Amino acid sequence: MSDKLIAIVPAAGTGQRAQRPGSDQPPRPKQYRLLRGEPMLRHAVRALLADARVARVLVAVSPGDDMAEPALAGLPRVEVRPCGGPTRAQTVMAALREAAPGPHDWALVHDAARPGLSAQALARLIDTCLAHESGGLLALPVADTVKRAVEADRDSCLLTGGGGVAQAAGFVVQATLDREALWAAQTPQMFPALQLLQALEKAHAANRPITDEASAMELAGCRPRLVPGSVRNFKVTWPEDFELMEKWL
Ligand SMILES: Nc1ccn([C@@H]2O[C@H](COP(=O)(O)OP(=O)(O)OP(=O)(O)O)[C@@H](O)[C@H]2O)c(=O)n1
Ligand SMILES: C[C@](O)(CO)[C@H](O)COP(=O)(O)O
Repeated sequence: MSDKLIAIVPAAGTGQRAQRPGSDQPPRPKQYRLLRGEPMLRHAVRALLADARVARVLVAVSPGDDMAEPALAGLPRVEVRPCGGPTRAQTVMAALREAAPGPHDWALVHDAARPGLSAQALARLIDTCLAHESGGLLALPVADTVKRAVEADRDSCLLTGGGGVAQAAGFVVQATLDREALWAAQTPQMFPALQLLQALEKAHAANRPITDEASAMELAGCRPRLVPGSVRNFKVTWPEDFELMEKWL
């Protein structure tokens, strides 16, 4: 492959949802919590390095972050950049600018919070995108029945055997969605680097909420290819996810 494949790892989040309510532990960002004795970020970066086609890995952290360098010590082809922004999309945008890609380079964006990426799933994505010369992402067909929720209010009552009992708080079902065509997006997501940067900049300028690279490319008129990911590549998000991920690793 003559054109470079540059991996970008957004690692500037604070992991709010991963904190246990009322926990007396210091709020260390989740990407630095240890799994099998190593920071989650190190697992995620090593997973990318497993494919020799990945030329460099740019890890985008918050300005002033002093945990990334020690967490990644000794790993080859890794550069830490303190260019993290207020949202994931802004972090990725800044990292792409720092990478200064050439016109034919590809970007492979992977969450620091997905340390369970396998070499097989990574190779599947890279092979598919290169073979079709089109962008794509790992994803899984949705397995559960999917509900659209609305906030419960005084009008939404839950009928019990004993009569009507008002459900004062929380959420209620507004509708059940057809899951036939639904896939849950994972990372890595792989796109021509300059096209991705342009798409993210355009979405940002238009104030569109962007939670993954594919959605920016979709807004730009692209149809990213869905490549089967794996259950083990889930995003560590909630307090109980750490224990589960540690078992997989
Ligand atoms: N401003 C941000 C926000 C998120 N991320 C990164 O994007 C990935 C996926 O985001 P998520 O799992 O939502 O992480 P957090 O934003 O840290 O979590 P939370 O939303 O629970 O605070 C993580 O690797 C996270 O570090 C980032 O680089 N910059
Ligand atoms: C990119 C992503 O991991 C795909 O599922 C996800 O969209 C990130 O979203 P988050 O809300 O920032 O965790």
